[in-house]
Amino acid sequence: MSMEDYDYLFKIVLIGNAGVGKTCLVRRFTQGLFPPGQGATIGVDFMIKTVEIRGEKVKLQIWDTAGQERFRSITQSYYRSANALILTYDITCEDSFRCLPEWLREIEQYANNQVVTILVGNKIDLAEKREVLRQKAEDFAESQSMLYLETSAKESDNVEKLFLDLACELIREAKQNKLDNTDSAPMPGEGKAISYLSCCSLN
Ligand SMILES: Nc1nc2c(ncn2[C@@H]2O[C@H](COP(=O)(O)OP(=O)(O)OP(=O)(O)O)[C@@H](O)[C@H]2O)c(=O)[nH]1
Repeated sequence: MSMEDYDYLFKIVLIGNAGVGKTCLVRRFTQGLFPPGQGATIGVDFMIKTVEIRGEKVKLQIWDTAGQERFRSITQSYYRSANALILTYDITCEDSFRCLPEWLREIEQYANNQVVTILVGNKIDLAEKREVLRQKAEDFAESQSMLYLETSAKESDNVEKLFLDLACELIREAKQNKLDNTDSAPMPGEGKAISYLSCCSLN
């Protein structure tokens, strides 16, 4: 496949506290593995995966940012051109949930206002250690017009679904945008803000 051989190109950026499992989610999706002894991300990491959705090739550029505070000024610069943000917390760590309003302020400040944001509660394989009730997280996501999904990078639960549903939604937006702007066709992914997924349900 040549470099240009795709119908859509979307940029997805993962953000959230250190240690919530961003790198593991990306590795699981792009490489199908759960890396042992994963070190903290330094700055930003980048991976690509091309998927096919209903006969169309979709190239996903996935940016995995460091959660540690000291990298914040580097990671912020990656928000602006993101088509989608995956805001991740750890369901076994109340603190990572409590920090979400802080992350939302970052998004408001640095991301483009049409970005699609999904809240992800990771590590559901550790059900006995859960500190954040699903209902509480769902309510919070709804109050902020975010989608919500719970995952396990370790057990590969909902990881494929997370990225494919996002890709589906971004395609839907891009198509809608093209219909709305027949004169000046926008770049794929420069769609309008949305409040729910219509082509692939997240439930
Ligand atoms: N049980 C369980 N552990 C997980 C899961 N995902 C990640 N972990 C563990 O959580 C720790 C942190 O994972 P990372 O993927 O490095 O976290 P991160 O969010 O990328 O961290 P930073 O790079 O510092 O921002 C590692 O020890 C992983 O093995 C999961 O789904 N289940």
